[in-house]
Amino acid sequence: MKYPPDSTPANSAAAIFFFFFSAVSMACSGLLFNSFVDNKCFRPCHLKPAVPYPRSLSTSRFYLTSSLRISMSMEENGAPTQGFEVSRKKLPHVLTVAGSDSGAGAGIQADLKACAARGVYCSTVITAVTAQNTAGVQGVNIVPDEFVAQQLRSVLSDMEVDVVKTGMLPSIEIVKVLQRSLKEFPVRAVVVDPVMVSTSGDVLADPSILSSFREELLMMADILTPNLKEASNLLGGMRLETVADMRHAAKLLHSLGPRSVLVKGGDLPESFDAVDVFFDGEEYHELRSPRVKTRNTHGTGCTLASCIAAELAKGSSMLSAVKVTPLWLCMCFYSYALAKRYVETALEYSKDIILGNGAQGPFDHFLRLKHNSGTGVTFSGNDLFLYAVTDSGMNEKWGRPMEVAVKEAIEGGATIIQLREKNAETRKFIETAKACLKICRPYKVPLLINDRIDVALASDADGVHLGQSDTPAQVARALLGPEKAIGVSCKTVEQAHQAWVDGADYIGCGGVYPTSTKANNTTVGLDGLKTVCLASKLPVVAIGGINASNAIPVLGIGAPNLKGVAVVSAVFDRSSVATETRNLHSMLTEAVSKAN
Ligand SMILES: Nc1ncnc2c1ncn2[C@@H]1O[C@H](COP(=O)(O)OP(=O)(O)OP(=O)(O)O)[C@@H](O)[C@H]1O
Ligand SMILES: Cc1ncc(CO)c(N)n1
Ligand SMILES: [Mg+2]
Repeated sequence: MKYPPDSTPANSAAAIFFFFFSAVSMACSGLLFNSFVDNKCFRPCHLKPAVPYPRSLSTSRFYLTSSLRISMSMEENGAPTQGFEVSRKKLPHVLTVAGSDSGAGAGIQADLKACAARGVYCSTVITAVTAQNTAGVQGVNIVPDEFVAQQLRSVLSDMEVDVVKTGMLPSIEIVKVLQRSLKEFPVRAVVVDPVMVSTSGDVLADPSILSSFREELLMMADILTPNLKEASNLLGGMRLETVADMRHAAKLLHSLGPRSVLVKGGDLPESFDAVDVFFDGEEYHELRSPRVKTRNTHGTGCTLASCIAAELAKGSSMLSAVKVTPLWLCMCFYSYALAKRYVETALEYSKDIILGNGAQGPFDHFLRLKHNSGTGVTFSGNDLFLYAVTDSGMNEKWGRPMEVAVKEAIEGGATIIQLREKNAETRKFIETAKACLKICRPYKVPLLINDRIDVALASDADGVHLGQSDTPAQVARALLGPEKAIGVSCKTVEQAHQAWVDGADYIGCGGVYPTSTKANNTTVGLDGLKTVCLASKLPVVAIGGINASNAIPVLGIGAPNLKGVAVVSAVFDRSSVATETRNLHSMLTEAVSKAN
């Protein structure tokens, strides 16, 4: 086994590129998909910035702004989108040429979901329509080859495809049509999944197609991804029962023309692990993952191939530059490694889903969108009411562990906690965050991490708070996904607007009063706070030098989206955190009820 492969600088560069890109794109995954679903929510969000923000609206707004941002920067026909100043950025694009699965676990439907889940645009040329469910394939209707040709022309002549992925190609004519189309409209990479037999054992391409696959299809492939039965069929019925057999098959298949071969071992009998063999013409790589015990494996092959295509599409700007071995093959391998990890995670996440009565069910491609909804606390603007920002220096001074300080603050009435650790070592910071989360969760009080997205991700905290010189909120959103809360410190109307555009959930505005907690922090005063609040479409928390003696005028500025005050020393630089927080909480509550 050789994973990861030798770490040459080129390999490492490709690895870093792919892992970073896929982290960002995973998080973007639902944007396009969900923006259509949630469309109706957008208008109210824009028009009523001052009402409390139900999470569903703020999430929808995130989808809208993000997908608009993406589509505003899409290049189509070279024409800018109506009336907008756009930066010209191309969306990675996979075209799948495959069959439809009415049960939507495999085929075109799996390809669309896999690409969306990986943050890549997917267009579709349909070669056949199957009547299919969890029990098997009940019928196949092949699309006439001229019409497949027409679909190919429509997409390839217009939409700048990066990578073509093929699935079910049920006739020799369709293979020929594809070959001609790719000659006329070359793409950067071709992923060939030589679909012939479904895992249920149903035939999806007549055996008479084999010669056409061997002679025409295989040489188009940058990566060929047969399962065991398909590899065996392509090699004249060769027995494939062990990993050694798979290695042998990969080598023989490589000699038929594809630039790399991945023999998938999902159906390998008696294997504890799910093991695949990748061969690049010189070296073998075996990737093993624990075999997930589930009936829901329908469509793993289509999904894997689409994910590989999606990862290659993301790196497409590099492709023409690196289409020489070994870096090119390295990109294929890393794309596959990411794809395998995704399939494994999706299978694990979906293992208990029950859909259909047959032997093989579909799995859920959008696990990431739901992943955190069970455990985390969902942020709402009202959580900003009494926002406690920790300070380990003050804890040290009073001899208090962080967990104790946080618990006392919550018991006193703090409605949200921000862990602010400017000097902690990363590992210690993560440990502290995890310990504090254990305290916050039972109270359903969100815990945010100051500055550090990595710490928020590692600890599964409820979000981050970012300053103007930290990671941009737009990047943080892409990395953290739609469920986590993001706050941004803003002093100006422009910054507040940008935070909204970038997909933040709230802004922190200040310093309202001079403060000793933050060096060189300019004071915006109550007037500055009011200006920013009135311009902000997001809920606002006021911060900076606020304590029991000056908090009431802050809430009284007359901005309905000012949701609360943030405090540091007013509660943590005191002998009893609980008592100070409780006093502040009752003062604020009283002031608000008087104002209403
Ligand atoms: N139970 C499982 N647990 C983990 N990984 C699996 C499992 N089953 C398949 N895989 C992985 O999924 C990928 C697809 O392999 P598989 O051999 O199932 O393809 P396939 O037969 O073409 O799929 P399908 O026909 O269902 O679309 C491979 O990387 C394989 O290792
Ligand atoms: C349409 C279609 N393509 C591919 C497969 C392979 O899983 C399937 N079952 N159905
Ligand atoms: Mg299979």
